[in-house]
Amino acid sequence: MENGISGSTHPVIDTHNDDVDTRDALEEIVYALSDFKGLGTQLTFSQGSCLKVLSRPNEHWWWAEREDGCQGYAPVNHLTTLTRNRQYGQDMEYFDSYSHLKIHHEMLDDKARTLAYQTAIRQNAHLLTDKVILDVGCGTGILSMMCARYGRPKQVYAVEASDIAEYTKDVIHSNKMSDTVTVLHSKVEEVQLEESVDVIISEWMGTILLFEMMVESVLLARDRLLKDGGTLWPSTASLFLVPCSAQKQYGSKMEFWKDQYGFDLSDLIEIAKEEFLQKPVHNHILDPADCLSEASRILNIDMRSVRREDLEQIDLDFEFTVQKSGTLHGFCTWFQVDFEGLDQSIHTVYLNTGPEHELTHWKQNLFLLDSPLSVDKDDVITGQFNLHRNPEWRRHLRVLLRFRVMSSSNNLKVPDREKLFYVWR
Ligand SMILES: N=C(N)NC/C=C/[C@H]1O[C@@H](n2cnc3c(N)ncnc32)[C@H](O)[C@@H]1O
Repeated sequence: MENGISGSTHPVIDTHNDDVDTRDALEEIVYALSDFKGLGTQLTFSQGSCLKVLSRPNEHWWWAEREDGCQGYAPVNHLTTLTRNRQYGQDMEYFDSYSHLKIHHEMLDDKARTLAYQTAIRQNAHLLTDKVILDVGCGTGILSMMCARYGRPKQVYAVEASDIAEYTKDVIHSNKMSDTVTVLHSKVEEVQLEESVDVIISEWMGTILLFEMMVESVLLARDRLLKDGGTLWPSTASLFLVPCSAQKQYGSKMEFWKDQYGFDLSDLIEIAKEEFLQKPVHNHILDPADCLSEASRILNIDMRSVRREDLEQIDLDFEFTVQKSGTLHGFCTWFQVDFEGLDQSIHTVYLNTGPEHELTHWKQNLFLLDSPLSVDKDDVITGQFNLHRNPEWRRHLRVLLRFRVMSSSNNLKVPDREKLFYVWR
């Protein structure tokens, strides 16, 4: 664990080969997502600067030129082709979705979610005295009000970019908390506070943990507003993966076409795969009996030290030993977030959205294969689960799933399978 993220492999610089694919010769203008200090043949550049990509020797390092003519290797996970105003347009659409009550109703109605935050706040309440707290994306203000009710903080800044913030101001006033809780109707990226904060609390987790990439806003707030040694709640976030059967889901989308009212519609199965299987089922409720192996924690993010650029491309390895013969229809994911105590004497609070825990509004996510396959007890499934942020649609990501199946006597049963999923673009 070098930089707050474990499970990923670090890019190695490839030699700059001149016989690059002519396709790569197309020069492209990209923008730096964050500063990069280059060593040797690497190019140093600052956030927001414009680079011209001259060639793409490999998927991790491109040969680029700065506006002053300097050339060198630039790490791809620091680059985006997205211009600032196109990102602005996507944000407006995103925040508009949160200006309606439906999503807030769903989140408040999720008892496991909201009570995990309440438990973390109450267990640490005595240590919140005189603290300055920042609630990133406060929505209806529930977490900020919990901090103010159970602790005795000096100040809570409740930051909310969507128009719901105007109503949240009334909610804070009606609950007689205006002297402690200040609602700021703003993106956290643009908020100016007269003091740095002791605690950042935020409920930022999306589908597959990272969809919406709201975590990036929390990390920006951390870097800009959190005191040294300050606390982030949640303090860590993990992603879990398990191979599973999903006969009902697969049958309802694929076998469905084989016989409809006595007619054979199986010619439609190919386009059904495109339409129904290219994206994960985001509201799947995984039956533990459908798990073909123990689940594996494939990603662990330490919110204190992870860097934003580490979240551009996260390549994760996995290995599962099949515990019972059955049909492998796909893989399921869920996440866990931990709330570490403000001192060692206080137990960590966990919120796990997996099949062995209380159901949450996130449910689990099912990545269905185009063609299921049979696996036997003691087979070994090895592969990669690669999360790549969409360079254009910055809140979306793609999942590249690769795996192979070896028998217990170590011969190849299923050669490399590979499938790309969209979440959601
Ligand atoms: N857990 C998930 N997926 N979302 C729940 C929470 C999302 C809330 O956080 C707000 N939010 C998201 N990003 C920002 C930001 N950069 N600045 C201020 N407010 C923000 C949204 O408008 C929602 O009200």
